[in-house]
Amino acid sequence: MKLIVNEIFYSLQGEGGRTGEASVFIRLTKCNLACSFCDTDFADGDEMSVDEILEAISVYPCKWIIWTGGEPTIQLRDAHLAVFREHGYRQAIETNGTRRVPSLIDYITCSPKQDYETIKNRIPFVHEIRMPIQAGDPVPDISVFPKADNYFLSPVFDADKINLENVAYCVELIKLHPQWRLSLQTHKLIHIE
Ligand SMILES: C[S@@+](CC[C@H](N)C(=O)[O-])C[C@H]1O[C@@H](n2cnc3c(N)ncnc32)[C@H](O)[C@@H]1O
Ligand SMILES: Nc1nc2[nH]cc(C(=O)O)c2c(=O)[nH]1
Ligand code: SF4
Ligand SMILES: [Mg+2]
Repeated sequence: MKLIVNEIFYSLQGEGGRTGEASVFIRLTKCNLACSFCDTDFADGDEMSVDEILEAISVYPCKWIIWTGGEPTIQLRDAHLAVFREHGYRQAIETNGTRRVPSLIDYITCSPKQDYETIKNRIPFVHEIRMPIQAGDPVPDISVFPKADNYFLSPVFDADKINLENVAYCVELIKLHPQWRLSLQTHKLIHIE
C-alpha cells in the first residue's frame, strides 16, 4: 500500500473552519485539474508505504492529518485511512469535489472548481465549502452545493502573499450574500508553511 508523496510538513491549518489548528500536512502528487491560480507545485513525489509515512509523522505531537495535494482522492483509499485511524489519527481532506471521498475521512473541505451542481451526487455532505474567488467572479449559488456546516469565500492569493483586490472583492460579495463567510490563507499572512 504505497502512496506517492510530494511533501510532509507540520504547520497550522491556514484556511477555513479549522484555521489555527496544528496539523500534519501530507501532500500527495497528481491532480486531475490544472487551475490557473493554483499556488502549489505537487508534481514530484516519492513512493512511501503507509508504515514509512506513519514513522515520518510520529515525530509530531499532533493527531490531526490533513490530506492534500494535488488532488488527494486520486490516490487515497479507505485501506490507507484505516491504518492511520488505528494509530489514533483524525483525518481531514482538501478536495476539489470532482471525485468521491473515502468514507473514513473525519473532516471534508471541498473547494469547488467546476461542475458545481454535480458535486453533491458524489459527496452529499461536507464540513466546509471553500470557494476560491478572484475579483469579477460571480458569487456562486449556494443552493447547488452539498450541505455544509460552513460556506467560505476564499480570495485567491498570489503564491506567497495576499492579494488585497481579491480580498476587497470578497468582502463586498459577502456583505451582499451573508450566507458566505470569509476565509483567508492566514499562513501567507504570517509567513509559515
Ligand atoms: C492546493 S489545493 C489541493 C486540494 C485540492 N486539489 C483542491 O483544490 O481543493 C488546497 C486549497 O488551496 C486552494 N488554493 C490553491 N491555490 C490558491 C490560491 N492561489 N489562492 C487561494 N487559495 C488557493 C484551493 O482552492 C484549495 O482550497
Ligand atoms: N498552512 C497551510 N494550510 C493549508 N491548508 C490547506 C493547504 C493546502 O495546500 O492544501 C495549506 C497549506 O499549504 N498550508
Ligand atoms: S484542483 Fe487543487 S491542486 Fe489541482 S490544480 Fe486546482 S487548486 Fe491546484
Ligand atoms: Mg497550500
